[in-house]
Amino acid sequence: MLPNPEPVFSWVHGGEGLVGWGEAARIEVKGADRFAAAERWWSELVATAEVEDTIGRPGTGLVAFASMSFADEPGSSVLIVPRVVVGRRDGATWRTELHEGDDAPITPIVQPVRRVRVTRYSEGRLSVTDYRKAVARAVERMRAGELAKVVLAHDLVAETDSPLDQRFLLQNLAARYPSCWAFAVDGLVGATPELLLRKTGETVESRVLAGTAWPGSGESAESRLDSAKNRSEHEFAVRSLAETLRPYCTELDVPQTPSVLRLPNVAHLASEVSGRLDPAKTTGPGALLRLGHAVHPTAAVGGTPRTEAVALIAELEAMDRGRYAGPVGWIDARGDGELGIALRCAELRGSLVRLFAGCGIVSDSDPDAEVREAAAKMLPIRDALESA
Ligand SMILES: C=C(O[C@H]1C=CC=C(C(=O)O)[C@@H]1O)C(=O)O
Repeated sequence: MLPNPEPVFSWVHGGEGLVGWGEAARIEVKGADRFAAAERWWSELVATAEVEDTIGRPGTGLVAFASMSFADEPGSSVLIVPRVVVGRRDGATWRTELHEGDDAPITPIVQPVRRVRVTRYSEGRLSVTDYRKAVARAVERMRAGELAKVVLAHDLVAETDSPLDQRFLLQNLAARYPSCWAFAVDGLVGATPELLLRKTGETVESRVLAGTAWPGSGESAESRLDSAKNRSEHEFAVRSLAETLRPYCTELDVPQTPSVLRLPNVAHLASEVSGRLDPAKTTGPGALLRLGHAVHPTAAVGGTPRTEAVALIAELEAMDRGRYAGPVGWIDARGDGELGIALRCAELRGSLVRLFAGCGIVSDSDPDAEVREAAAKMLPIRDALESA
């Protein structure tokens, strides 16, 4: 019998990806060592499993879904191997089942999606007023020369009239945001536009986002994004990814100028980075976790310099981000997989939904504008919640 009849894991982009049910194995890890601990666990599990995989593509065979905390402390990260995974990629569809001993095959019980209604919204651990103050303080600290960029976030709590069925959120997010990755891992659900890393054999790709425009003024998204502030926010993010990924690559292609990614709620400056990995440094089932550890957090969610920015986030936000802004996605036994950055998402606990959004702050940021930008970034989850 499945512990949960619902598809509890998801990583879907434009109708392709992976969906999983049930839990065959899980590990929770904490602290600065969390990526290495997850990598050890996954490598041992892969070494002891007997796998029959007649397709042999990324995502076939043994797969784990991963959701890592943003910060070293506090926060818990999780890796879960579902009992059933259904995948679709490049026109091929497959199903993977896990059995322990003489387990009977699993038949997922598909139940209708339960609709919910939001009964109220309330402030999270960092209210909008305090978020505005935190942004103003960060601007002062940057003008004093302490650091160049920091990404500050705040939260919002929604209550629903009955426990939330995560498929309710997922189906809405996947339908409205097909160019994002609709994910669900252990109660963290969202549709992120940002791909931290995709590893396919020796190829690595990343979509770096930073710099945002949202509807409001009459100007085009392109002209609003073409400001010194947005360009510098973006450059810090791209540089942080490139500098930490390059030591693992034999080639790395970083575009000179960003493109514009348009979403229904916002538009972003986007850089599609790609490279070839050095096989000597990226072998084994845990390779993607190793790369994730190296590049996280980029300055799209942390800041520049990284250590100072992470410390300032802890000081000024004074809330636990949990797994928001951490790497989220899946890995397979070959070490391939995809990790996004958990953005435009919410943490679900029964009838409580905790939404998050953050903005890159540089020395010329305007606190009022950042408050509006964070509100625009919460719209995907709010719209999905209110779509009953
Ligand atoms: C931190 C978030 O977005 C990041 C990704 C894209 C654009 C961003 C920005 O322009 O501030 C942020 O760096 C979030 O959505 O919570």
